[in-house]
Amino acid sequence: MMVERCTIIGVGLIGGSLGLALNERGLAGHICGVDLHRENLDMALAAGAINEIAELPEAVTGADLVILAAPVGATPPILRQIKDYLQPGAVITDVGSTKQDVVARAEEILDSNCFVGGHPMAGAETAGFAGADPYLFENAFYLLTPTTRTDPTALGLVRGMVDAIGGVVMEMTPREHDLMTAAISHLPHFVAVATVAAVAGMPVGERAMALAAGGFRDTTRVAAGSPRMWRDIFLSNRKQVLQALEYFQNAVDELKAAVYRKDEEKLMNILTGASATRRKLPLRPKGYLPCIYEIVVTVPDRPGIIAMLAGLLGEAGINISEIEILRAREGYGGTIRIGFATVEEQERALQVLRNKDIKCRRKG
Ligand SMILES: NC(=O)c1ccc[n+]([C@@H]2O[C@H](COP(=O)([O-])OP(=O)(O)OC[C@H]3O[C@@H](n4cnc5c(N)ncnc54)[C@H](O)[C@@H]3O)[C@@H](O)[C@H]2O)c1
Ligand SMILES: O=C(O)C(=O)C[C@]1(C(=O)O)C=C[C@@H](O)C=C1
Repeated sequence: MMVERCTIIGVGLIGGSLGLALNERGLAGHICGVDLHRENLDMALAAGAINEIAELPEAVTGADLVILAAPVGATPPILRQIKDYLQPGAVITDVGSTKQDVVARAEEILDSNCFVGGHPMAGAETAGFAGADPYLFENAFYLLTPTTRTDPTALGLVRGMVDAIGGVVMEMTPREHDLMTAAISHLPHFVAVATVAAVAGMPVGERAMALAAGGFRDTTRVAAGSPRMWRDIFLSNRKQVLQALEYFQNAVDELKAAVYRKDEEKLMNILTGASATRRKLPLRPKGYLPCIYEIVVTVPDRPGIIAMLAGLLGEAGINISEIEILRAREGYGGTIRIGFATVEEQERALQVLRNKDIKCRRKG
């Protein structure tokens, strides 16, 4: 066990997933959950993510570890509420998507060195406990942003927690964090929201959206995320988001000019550059996590097909690391991508499926 008592404030997607991950591995003796929404707390209690429903500020009394998992704008008021109820030596961490503002306010409000800024680089567009998943953090980067003030023992405890739930710790300053997440998370969210708004505002928008294939869906998935969470992120990381948007604006202007001028060469250069960069994006962060060896299987689209594939591979002792339905067309075939941790499993999977006359090929 890592801690006797833990309090999670905000038992939504991330707080709930942490509760499940900690309890499933027996890392906390007792977890208290706090939330504004009773249904989240009831679901979390029923699922075993928390052991008790409690209220602020008493919920933090006696806690060794307090995890703040509400939207970033709610963090300073919560810290002010709990400050005088924390026991000496208690470690406070958060999971917020922005760090400079949050860490500075936390150190100021708590006036201590026990706060460790954290941010798991894993999530989803679903808000609330309903989407919580104990394995959400497995193999995901978990960013920690200690400052010169941070107590090494507090940092060690949070590092240990991340490690124990399968995350990959990466330390950086709050400033580096905000610059990088503005680029890799906040800008994409901004663009997704703007794309949805632009299409919805077109006269053909509604009818066009009914036709959406992968293009619109893939580029806008995150726009379905929690408005409250994203409002707080944009305002908390305002300066870096606006900076990232300058780069975006330049890229849009350049691409637009090439289309406007019918500049074939320029267009090809921009498209070729983006295509090559996007293709280089590792499926898995290299050096930390196993590569995925994939196959693509084409099968009739009918009930039970995935169970059949999983059964054949399972019987042969082959472990599926990832599975994704790429295309499913009623009455036609479906295309399924299956990932394995080793090249041997990939090869054996191809053999097993081909022996059953199932169409499959190596991917990449
Ligand atoms: N969703 C993601 O992909 C993701 C990923 C990494 C980090 N984060 C960060 O994690 C935090 C939580 O996000 P989430 O996705 O779990 O959102 P969520 O909406 O699923 O959960 C947040 C929970 O906090 C509760 N809450 C709000 N104000 C509160 C308060 N004052 N006291 C107690 N509870 C309160 C809400 O009722 C809600 O249940 C945010 O700071 C977000 O930036 C989100
Ligand atoms: O929706 C997802 O898949 C996410 O991982 C969400 C995502 C992201 O932009 O990558 C969104 C905000 C968080 O702070 C971290 C992760």
